[in-house]
Amino acid sequence: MATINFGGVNETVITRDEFPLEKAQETLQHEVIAVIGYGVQGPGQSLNLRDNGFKVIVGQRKGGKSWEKAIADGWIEGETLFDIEEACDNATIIQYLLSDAGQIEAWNTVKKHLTAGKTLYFSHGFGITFNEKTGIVPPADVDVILVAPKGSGTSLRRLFLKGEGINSSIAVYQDATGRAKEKAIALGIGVGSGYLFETDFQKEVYSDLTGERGILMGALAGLFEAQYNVLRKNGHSPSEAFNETVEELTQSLMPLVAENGMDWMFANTSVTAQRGALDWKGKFRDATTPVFENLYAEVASGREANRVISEGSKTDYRQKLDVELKEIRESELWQAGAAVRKLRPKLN
Ligand SMILES: NC(=O)C1=CN([C@@H]2O[C@H](COP(=O)(O)OP(=O)(O)OC[C@H]3O[C@@H](n4cnc5c(N)ncnc54)[C@H](O)[C@@H]3O)[C@@H](O)[C@H]2O)C=CC1
Ligand SMILES: CC(=O)[C@](C)(O)C(=O)O
Ligand SMILES: [Mg+2]
Ligand SMILES: [Mg+2]
Repeated sequence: MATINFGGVNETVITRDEFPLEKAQETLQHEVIAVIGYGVQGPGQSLNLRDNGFKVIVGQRKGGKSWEKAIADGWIEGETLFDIEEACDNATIIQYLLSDAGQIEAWNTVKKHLTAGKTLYFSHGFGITFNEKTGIVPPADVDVILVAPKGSGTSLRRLFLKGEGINSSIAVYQDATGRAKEKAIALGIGVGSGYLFETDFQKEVYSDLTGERGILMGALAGLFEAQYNVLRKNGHSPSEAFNETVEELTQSLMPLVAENGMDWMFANTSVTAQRGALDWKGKFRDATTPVFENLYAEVASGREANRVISEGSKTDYRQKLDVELKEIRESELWQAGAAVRKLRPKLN
């Protein structure tokens, strides 16, 4: 473990230098890992584990898109691809990667196969933290751990194939064997994480729900719409409004932030931009702080979890989602975006 100074606060992280892949392979040499669920995280984690040389099988509901995708990715029915029940039976480590609502429904099936000494693995603190709502209460004689990649399963796989890696948080909820933490680290390295930082199940779920509803997805999408609409109302063309709202952010400015921080981005823009942006930063911070406070309170109260569970368990959830996503896709803002993307030189 390395102690790293994060802006004045020391934290321990685990990198591939201290815990190389060979050590992870050795730690898990007697384990059979079943990745349950082949949605977004399932493919990323299982394919990375397979390519990293672990014994891994996939458990997924038969029929349907995810099952077909697993076959297309080279998992073989009866050898490395099973229904959920059989995969759990064959496994010593169960990576529970169904949707958070799906985990509630399949829990009784999975629980039956959690015999003494097995490991139950999550990529989100949801099921355990909100167990009064989810009913997910593992037996006392199994290890319960978490490895939560801080990004989409799609990025987890893409970065792995490029030889890079996303960072993940890890946590131990229950240590029945005395080896829970080393298993969590080994799996974190095995699924292709760049480095691992420690948390607990509750902190993971509170921060994750806040982040995705906030800046990472919800707030960002809302701010895009607000600025785009104001520009359009004031007579700007769709291409101008889109370029000044989204395209320049993703193509020019955020890569600079990613590379070298916010001040570096500011340093590489005009005095005109810097002065104005630095003056307006505080206004946006102050205007949105109450919304973020409200968001965190809704998460911590469990009300966001209630909503995820009730909406996510509806049988027509996917159909309704498709309608909502189609509405976004077909809006003027994102149609303008489609046109702009086609005009990017490298895509031609
Ligand atoms: N999507 C992502 O990139 C990330 C997801 N996570 C966490 O990883 C876990 C898995 O998430 P996703 O990959 O997004 O899941 P997902 O929504 O893609 O669903 C995974 C699979 O669950 C199956 N499923 C759903 N309901 C079911 C049911 N009732 N019975 C049997 N199978 C069912 C579906 O067939 C699907 O293939 C969750 O805990 C999530 O919060 C964590 C980080 C990022
Ligand atoms: C990709 C990720 O980490 C999210 C946004 O938290 C999620 O998909 O739940
Ligand atoms: Mg997340
Ligand atoms: Mg999340």
